[in-house]
Amino acid sequence: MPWLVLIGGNLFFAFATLFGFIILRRNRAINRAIDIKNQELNAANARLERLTKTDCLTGISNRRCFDEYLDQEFRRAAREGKPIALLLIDIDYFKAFNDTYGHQAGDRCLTLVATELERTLKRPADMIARIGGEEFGVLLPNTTNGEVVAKQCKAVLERLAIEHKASDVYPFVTISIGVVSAMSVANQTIESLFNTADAALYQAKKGGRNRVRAIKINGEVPKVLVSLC
Ligand SMILES: Nc1nc2c(ncn2[C@@H]2O[C@H](COP(=O)(O)OP(=O)(O)OP(=O)(O)O)[C@@H](O)[C@H]2O)c(=O)[nH]1
Repeated sequence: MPWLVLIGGNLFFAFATLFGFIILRRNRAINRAIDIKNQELNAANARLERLTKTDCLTGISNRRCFDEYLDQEFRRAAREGKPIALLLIDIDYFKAFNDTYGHQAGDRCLTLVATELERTLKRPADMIARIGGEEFGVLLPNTTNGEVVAKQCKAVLERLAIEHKASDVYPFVTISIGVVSAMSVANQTIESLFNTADAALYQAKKGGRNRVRAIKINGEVPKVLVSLC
């Protein structure tokens, strides 16, 4: 009965084609679903990554992010023989600000200062982070004179004119800034760079606050104090 074989064969072929078509569609749907899930996962990971690098009060970068960037840019400066500048910025008499206006006003002040300082930085590679309670770090890769940016930061605070009647230096919120500008990071470490900026900040505080203290480093040449303004 060849006709039976023929019909059976055709039926088999038809079912096999249909089955294959269904499987193909199903696979496509599964692949699409996997793609969507992967995209969601990547977006969630990116959000998480951003969160781990963001200071939750001010919205700018946090200490961890700053340290990673400093490490990366210090290595680059060493490798390429490029200059780098580091600023440490500290709000003056912030404890007195909190005591006078309350902790929430203190938080708002920190956020405003952070936002405005961030807007001051012009180059894409420049970075600001909140690295302590009322302390900010600014890293300026490929920059020979961080003092210029420091003065701009100080001017920004003057324009903001946030009332601070408990301040001993000025009736508005002010900042002290320690700057280290390294023409070359040869014979330096990240720690020595940081310590130099910290020493400059200490001098700015000791010198009366509301000022910039800048130190220039040039290879092996000893640190030179270049300005007190
Ligand atoms: N509102 C608020 N205050 C904070 C935060 N983090 C730290 N502070 C406060 O910042 C103040 C820092 O005080 P000090 O280290 O004594 O420094 P200062 O009063 O600014 O004095 P100088 O730096 O010497 O001018 C402390 O009172 C902290 O409680 C924060 O996230 N929010």
